[in-house]
Amino acid sequence: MSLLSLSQMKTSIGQYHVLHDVTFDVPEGGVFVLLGRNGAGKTTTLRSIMGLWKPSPGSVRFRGEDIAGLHASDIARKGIAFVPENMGVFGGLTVEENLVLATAKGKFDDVRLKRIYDLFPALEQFWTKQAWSLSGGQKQMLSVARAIIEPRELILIDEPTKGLAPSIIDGMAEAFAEIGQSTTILLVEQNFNFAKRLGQGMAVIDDGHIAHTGTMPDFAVDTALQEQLLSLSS
Ligand SMILES: Nc1ncnc2c1ncn2[C@@H]1O[C@H](COP(=O)(O)OP(=O)(O)OP(=O)(O)O)[C@@H](O)[C@H]1O
Repeated sequence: MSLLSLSQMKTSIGQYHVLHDVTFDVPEGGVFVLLGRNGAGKTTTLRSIMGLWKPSPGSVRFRGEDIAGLHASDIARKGIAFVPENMGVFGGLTVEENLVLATAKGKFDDVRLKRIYDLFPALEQFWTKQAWSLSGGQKQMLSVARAIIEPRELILIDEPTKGLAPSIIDGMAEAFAEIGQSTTILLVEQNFNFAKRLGQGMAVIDDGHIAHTGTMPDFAVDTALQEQLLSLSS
């Protein structure tokens, strides 16, 4: 059984029908990548899974249970976390306070905290700094750390490399590969070079429809399909 299974998910925002038919399965473990041009519906797909938009009709099954229509906090309690494109960190709070707020009981599990320090040493270094003073890459690390400070089964991550320097992106790729060994990641990306290093399974969304699903190794060598679906030319 897939960890997450979307079937004919449709989402309207106000009067606009944004998602027309989103159908794909995310297997358990590793990194699954959702690609698509600007405005194709990637963020709307993640927000619909998380319950931040209400998909209707269609189903969103998580471990076989239909979670479509549940409140976002109930979906989070089932083990799904969302790392939004704007990162969602609290600028006026320190790194430590941002992480405390992301815990269920207001305190850390030492093993998880140590893992976060190992993945993102800058967060230990800037532990008492307010988040607004961090670089873009460090804010992104904090945003991902907030998602994994509690045990999660699935993390939805929206365009984590946007605006980051190549050296930071390399570190982020290593961190995601390591996180993907114990937690499933559904990653939305525009940076195809980053995505193709990480993804095992993948899907392409185009104008609110899933236009392609397959494996990343196959898609990575199919330049004609990349050009057709993403307007990428090699
Ligand atoms: N709050 C909103 N109100 C109206 N339309 C919206 C809203 N949010 C998104 N849309 C529209 O829905 C479509 C899909 O947007 P979405 O943000 O999901 O695309 P995306 O693939 O994530 O794009 P990008 O890569 O640019 O972030 C776009 O046409 C967008 O204009």
